[in-house]
Amino acid sequence: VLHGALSPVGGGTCSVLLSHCVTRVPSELLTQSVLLSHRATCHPRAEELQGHRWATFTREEICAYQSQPMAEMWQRCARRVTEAIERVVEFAKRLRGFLELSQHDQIVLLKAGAMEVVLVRMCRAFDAATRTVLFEGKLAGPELFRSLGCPELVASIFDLAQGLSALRCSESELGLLSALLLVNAGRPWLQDRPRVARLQGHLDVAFRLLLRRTRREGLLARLPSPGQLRALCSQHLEQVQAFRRLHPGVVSASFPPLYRELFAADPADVPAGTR
Ligand SMILES: O=C(O)[C@H]1CC[C@H](C(=O)N2CC[C@](c3ccc(C(F)(C(F)(F)F)C(F)(F)F)cc3)(S(=O)(=O)c3ccc(F)cc3)C2)CC1
Repeated sequence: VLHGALSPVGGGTCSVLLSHCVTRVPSELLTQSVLLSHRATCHPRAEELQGHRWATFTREEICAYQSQPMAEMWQRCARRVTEAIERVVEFAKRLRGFLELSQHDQIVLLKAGAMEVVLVRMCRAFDAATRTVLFEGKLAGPELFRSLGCPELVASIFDLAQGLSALRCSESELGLLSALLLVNAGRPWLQDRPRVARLQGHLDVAFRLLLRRTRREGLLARLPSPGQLRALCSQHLEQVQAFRRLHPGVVSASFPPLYRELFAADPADVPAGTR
């Protein structure tokens, strides 16, 4: 699925026309193109988030979610996280240099980093005052997800969103942070590590110059550590496995193929040659 989503023919990647940027240096050009790609692939868009006062769920609605069967709530959430990941794939395709990497390395980077970008993007639709996140059109607290049966994972997800929203990141900061979560030469299984490292280097310089220009150097020390994000993603994988043991067949029967490929590839799916 990921392979198909990455084929240039498939999704029309717009080459970002950087208009009216006469005095910009290469790293500012890169920052601008990352910001455009981020804005174009986030949901909801920044404009929708600003003015809008989102409603919270009523007690009855929360009870309805809490009494959903576990499999139903998991399917619902898996669908939503898959839609978010598809937008992250589109973001990656618009990142200058990403499509020039080998297909193999593009897939390695997305498999390792897409969920991290989804979790970082989550802070955009998180309300720190009420500790709620936008879910299916209204603001939901952690208790709404009780029927998933993974309270620690949900709590960790909310903690991350809380921490990130306290940093009050700009869209440019979130865009460059997301790009650096994807273009990470430290990921295992990369074929052309030096090539990924070069692209990562350009993004790193652009991020540091942005922070210096905006006097936000202190942000670097306060971002979630790679270890925190990695721990969250492995907690997620553990919970998917736990759910599969409780409900054999549900994941393979009704979860989106992209979700299964990324988080639940069982040995049967792996092509014989690489087993
Ligand atoms: O595309 C965008 O720009 C945004 C990116 C961020 C998106 C977002 O916040 N999300 C996409 C779906 C969201 C999401 C996050 C985590 C998970 C899981 F880990 C598990 F269910 F186990 F928690 C799973 F994967 F195992 F199922 C499923 C779905 S959600 O909004 O449904 C949500 C669910 C649980 C929460 F406790 C908080 C949020 C988060 C919304 C769309």
